[in-house]
Amino acid sequence: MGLENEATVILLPAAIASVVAYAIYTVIYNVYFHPLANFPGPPIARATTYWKAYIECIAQRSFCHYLVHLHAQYGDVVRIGPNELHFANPKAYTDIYNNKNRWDKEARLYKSFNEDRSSFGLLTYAESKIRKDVMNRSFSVAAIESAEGLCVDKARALCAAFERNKTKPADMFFAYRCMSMDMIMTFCFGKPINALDAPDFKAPILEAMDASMPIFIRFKYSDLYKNMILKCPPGLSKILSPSTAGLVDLQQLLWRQINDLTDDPEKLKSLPHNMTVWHRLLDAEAYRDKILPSPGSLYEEAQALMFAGADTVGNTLMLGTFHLLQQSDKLQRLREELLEAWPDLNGPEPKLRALENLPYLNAVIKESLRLSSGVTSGLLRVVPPAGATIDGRTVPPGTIVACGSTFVHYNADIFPQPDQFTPERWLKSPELDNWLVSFSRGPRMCFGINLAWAELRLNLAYVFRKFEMEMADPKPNNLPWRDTFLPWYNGTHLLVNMTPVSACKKHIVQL
Ligand code: HEM
Repeated sequence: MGLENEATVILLPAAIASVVAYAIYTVIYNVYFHPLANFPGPPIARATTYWKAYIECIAQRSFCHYLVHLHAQYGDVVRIGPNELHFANPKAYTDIYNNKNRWDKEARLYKSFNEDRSSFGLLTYAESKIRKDVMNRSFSVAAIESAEGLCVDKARALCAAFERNKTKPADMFFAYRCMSMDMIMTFCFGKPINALDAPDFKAPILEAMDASMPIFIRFKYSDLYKNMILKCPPGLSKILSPSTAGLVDLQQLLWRQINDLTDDPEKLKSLPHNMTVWHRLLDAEAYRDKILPSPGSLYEEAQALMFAGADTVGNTLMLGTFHLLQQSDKLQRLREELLEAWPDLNGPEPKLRALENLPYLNAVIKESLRLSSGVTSGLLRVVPPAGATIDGRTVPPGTIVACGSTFVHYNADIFPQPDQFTPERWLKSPELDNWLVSFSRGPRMCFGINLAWAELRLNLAYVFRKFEMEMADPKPNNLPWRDTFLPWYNGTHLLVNMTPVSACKKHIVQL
């Protein structure tokens, strides 16, 4: 036997034995000696993170739903990983996500989106703040007010698309998303993609984003898998994963735009308006160190805005529509309020400011936000070196913690009959606003909240004022979803017959 073979015979078993010994040591440490050892939770979850990977990727459970069972079994705090706690009590939500806390985002989750260098993906408050300070002029209340015309254009385009397609039921899952995607692409990048023109609202980018949701969840647990899908050449990626080809096309479109603009900043002047994020992000003077982000970082920012702003708004509009069409009294109340604010469809359209003052419309939006919950997964944060007290428990530094928004929004003590769509609850109890956490709270809360509210108000007002709507077959009893960070609606789509209302006020009153 040669020397090399002899060395292999000795070293290989030694290496295997070391790995096995290390794994056994880690499991024993995690279960019995870890600082979280006294927190209750499933035994395997206490030992290894692979338990969560199994639940999410192999068993394909909707994790936020699964957490409901775990909390019923183990109480208000559950150890769901060697170093991770989930809290069910809404009090924990305010302890974790508030303006005083500058806690880091957790790396495994936030790096899985491949947007590490974006305002959303930067892990520390300080880094993200630098980026958001630069973009703020595009997203402030004043900026959104001055972009009202753009929002109105998109609401009108949505209504025009419903009119064009009125011979068959409209798929509301895709229709609202087409609007919100067109809005992001026009508003943020000055690059309209006219998704609303797609036949039956099935724009390839939206089908691709939908198909990518359960894939992204696996990226948390394997960098190799993530890089194989995301870093392979576009042509190959389309062959390997045809269902996400639309995403590759959009990525390339954004890349081309970024390369064009960084090669020749003069081209900024050719964009349709000067509120785009490129106008901010490519202005070196806006940065403290006067250094522009790399093209890769710009791309990741664009992708983050696209994912953050399209589905979230689309889901809220779809869910609100679904519930309104199921409850004729609430639908009627909304339509009466809209009719009062906009008596003649041939007359002036109501301004955003006027819509802000419509109590029932706002209550409908809050209830839709509550039931759709925005981001359904826990927003993982890392407890800082000083440790923390969460829901009365002392939590050691470095622990990963979260309280999912669904645990606030579906809490029956705060929202009695939480599964019911009841806009009236917001009118009766204005203090409930403290518990609407769809946009999260604290320094990492949603950056697009003003834009989102403008889109929600205008689109609900335009659609419900301009159309008589009726659910078409097959009528779903509910809209089931799986937690894939955002909710992934995997059941029957909501189809609606859209009939334009007569311009005359009397017509509706007689309904
Ligand atoms: C109904 C609509 C929306 C909902 C419910 C929503 C919800 C949220 C939530 C819960 C977060 C916190 C995420 C985290 O902590 O990891 C967030 C962050 C963010 N959202 Fe939204 N969002 C909406 C619309 C938008 C829009 C329209 C945009 C912009 C185009 C946007 C841009 C962002 C950005 C950039 C962040 C990252 C902020 C940070 O990490 O500091 N969102 N959003």
